[in-house]
Amino acid sequence: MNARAPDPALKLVLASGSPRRRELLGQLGIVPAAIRAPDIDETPGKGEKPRDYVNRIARQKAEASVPSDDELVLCADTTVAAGRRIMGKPADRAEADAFLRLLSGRRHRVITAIAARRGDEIRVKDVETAVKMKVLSETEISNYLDTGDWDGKAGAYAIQGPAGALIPWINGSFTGVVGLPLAETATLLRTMGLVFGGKP
Ligand SMILES: Cc1cn([C@H]2C[C@H](O)[C@@H](COP(=O)(O)OP(=O)(O)OP(=O)(O)O)O2)c(=O)[nH]c1=O
Repeated sequence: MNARAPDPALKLVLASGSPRRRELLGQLGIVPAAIRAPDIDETPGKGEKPRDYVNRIARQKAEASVPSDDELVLCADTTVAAGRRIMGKPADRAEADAFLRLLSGRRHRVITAIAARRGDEIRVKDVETAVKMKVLSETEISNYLDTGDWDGKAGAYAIQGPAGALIPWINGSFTGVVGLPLAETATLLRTMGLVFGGKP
C-alpha cells in the first residue's frame, strides 16, 4: 500500500457513533476533530458472506462521509459471525437472548473492517478474530441480559464489559473485537498521511 506524505495539518474525522471507537482512538492519542456518524442501511444481503458484508458496509460508510480537503475520515463496521450467520446489534432482549444461546459453548468470528477516506480515495482493511464463549448457564444468560450491556453491541455482547467473564479465549485482535483494531488502524491512518503519536 503506497503511503501518502505525512501532513501535520490533516485532521481526523471519526465517522462513527460508537463511543468504544472514540475511546480506542484515544488510546492512540487521537482526538477526532469531528464526529459525523453516517446513516446507512446495514441490512446484510441474502447469503452475503460476513467478511464481504463488513467490508461493504465500512466502504459504504466512507462513501457517505465526504471529507473536506484537510480531513481524513475513519469508519468501521463490526459483525459477529457464527458459521455463515451474521449477527449484528440485537433488536431487543429476546434477540440478544437468542444470539447468546447460539454463541454459547462455541467458537465464532468477530470481523471488523476499517475504512479511511481522503478526498475520493478510500482504503479498506478487515481484521478477523476467533472468539470462544464458554457454555452459558441459564443464570449466566439472564444475569448478563439484566446488565443491558448487550445493547448496541454486535452479537449481543461486549468483550470489554461484563461479558469478559464469559470469554476464556480469543485468537487475534482484542481491539478488533471491541470495534477498532488499533494496530491495523494506526498503520492505515499513517499510510493515509495522518500524523499522531510522535514524529512521522
Ligand atoms: C463484539 C463486540 C461489539 N462491540 C460493539 C462495537 C460497535 O459499537 C458495535 C458494532 O456495531 P457497528 O455497526 O460496527 O457500529 P455502531 O453502530 O456501534 O457505530 P457506527 O456504525 O456509527 O460506527 O458493537 C463492542 O463494543 N464489543 C464487542 O465485544
